[in-house]
Amino acid sequence: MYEVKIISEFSAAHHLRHFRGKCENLHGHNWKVEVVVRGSCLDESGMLIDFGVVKQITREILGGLDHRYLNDLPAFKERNPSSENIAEHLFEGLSERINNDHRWVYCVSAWESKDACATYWNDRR
Ligand SMILES: Nc1nc2c(c(=O)[nH]1)N=C([C@H](O)[C@H](O)COP(=O)(O)OP(=O)(O)OP(=O)(O)O)CN2
Ligand SMILES: [Zn+2]
Repeated sequence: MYEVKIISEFSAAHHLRHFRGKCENLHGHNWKVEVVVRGSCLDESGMLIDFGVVKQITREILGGLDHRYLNDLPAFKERNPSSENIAEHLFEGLSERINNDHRWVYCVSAWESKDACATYWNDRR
């Protein structure tokens, strides 16, 4: 098996509903996002997938979150913009564009600060 990982970033504002504490108030984070792709076959250039392709797709999806108020976005109208839900949202968008018969998005982690991170994956594959 092979694994490719890229790291990207975005900045946004949010508040957490149904949460007692400082995070129920409007505030912002500089999220760091890790995307892990796995697979068992390499292409003719010896790559599972070009880092640049994963970075570009990730940047395009993060463009929809960057410098936005996350609670206003359709993706977070019904579910809180927690790091868990952000990771799941990114996982779904990335999987649509990256997965094929030979490779798949294995997990996505959203680091809200240097010491707090949430990861989403599923075992459906
Ligand atoms: N499991 C999760 N817990 C929390 C989330 C989350 O997305 N998933 N989010 C928050 C808030 O967004 C909050 O802004 C960050 O909380 P926290 O790390 O506790 O606060 P600080 O960055 O100020 O860290 P300190 O260690 O307290 O200084 C909360 N929890
Ligand atoms: Zn927060």
